[in-house]
Amino acid sequence: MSEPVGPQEPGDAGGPGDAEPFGARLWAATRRYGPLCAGIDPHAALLDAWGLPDDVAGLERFALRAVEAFAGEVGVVKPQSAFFERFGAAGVAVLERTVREARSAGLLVLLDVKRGDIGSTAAAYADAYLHADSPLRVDAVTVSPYLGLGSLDPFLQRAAEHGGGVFVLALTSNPEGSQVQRARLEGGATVAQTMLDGIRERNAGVRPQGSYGAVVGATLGDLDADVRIGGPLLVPGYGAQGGTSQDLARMFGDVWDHVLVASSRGVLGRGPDVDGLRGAVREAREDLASAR
Ligand SMILES: O=c1ccn([C@@H]2O[C@H](COP(=O)(O)O)[C@@H](O)[C@H]2O)c(=O)[nH]1
Repeated sequence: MSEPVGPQEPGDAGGPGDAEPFGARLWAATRRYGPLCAGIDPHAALLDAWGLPDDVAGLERFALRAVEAFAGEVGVVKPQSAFFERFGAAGVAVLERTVREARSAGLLVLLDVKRGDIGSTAAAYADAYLHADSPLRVDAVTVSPYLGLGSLDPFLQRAAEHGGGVFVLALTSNPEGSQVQRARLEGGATVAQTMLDGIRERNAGVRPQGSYGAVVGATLGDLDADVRIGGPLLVPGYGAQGGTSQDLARMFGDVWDHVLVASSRGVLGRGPDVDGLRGAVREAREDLASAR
């Protein structure tokens, strides 16, 4: 496998082969571009709205147009793996190309894939997404701690070895999540708080922030949790799911520097024109800056 190329120019958001840890690269990217992370979610309805067929060719045109529009406007993109996987191997090939193009354009790629399994299988998933030699190597992934936080150690290890990041689902933006995440363990702490505390321990002492993050939704109303984990917080639910910049300011004011606000449909709905997509990104960026 050929050596991947580095960032396009000094100060670019990142890219393959970066020696710096993910947490530091993300910190630099959000200082430069702000906290907005643009989702790449090729929903069938969005393909239709963009005048594209609901097939692999439509998928590819959609994803590459999104990369073109977002490069230089945001520091991070978040492709949603499910929308690529639904086209089988050809869809995954489009995902690989999308990731490659995005990273070559200086974007950090956070793949929303929500993986998790017993340790030995988790290690294979970690290799697939975080090993520098993998065709699907990204900068960071989302993972599910439902098999226990310790089951995610192979992801954390690969991330540490290859400059990657890992975002653990803690308090998700969907209403059903509270059934598990707000449940209380023997000592009285919620499941979510236990995950957040475990992530904080694993980030201890790393500045400006660790490479291990948590997913905490913008739609939760009251957080009722200590989200000071010394690492990044991926915050979905802004825009299409109803979370507002005021909600974000109220919930994350103390940890704003660590926040990465994801928006997919809220931005993508303004395509297919590159100018329309960039306009949506700029509006969201200003909205977030004004609410801070
Ligand atoms: O708690 C979570 C975790 C992940 N997501 C994902 O984020 C995007 C949100 O899309 P919008 O169009 O901005 O609503 C999507 O890929 C989800 O799978 C989430 O929403 N909540």
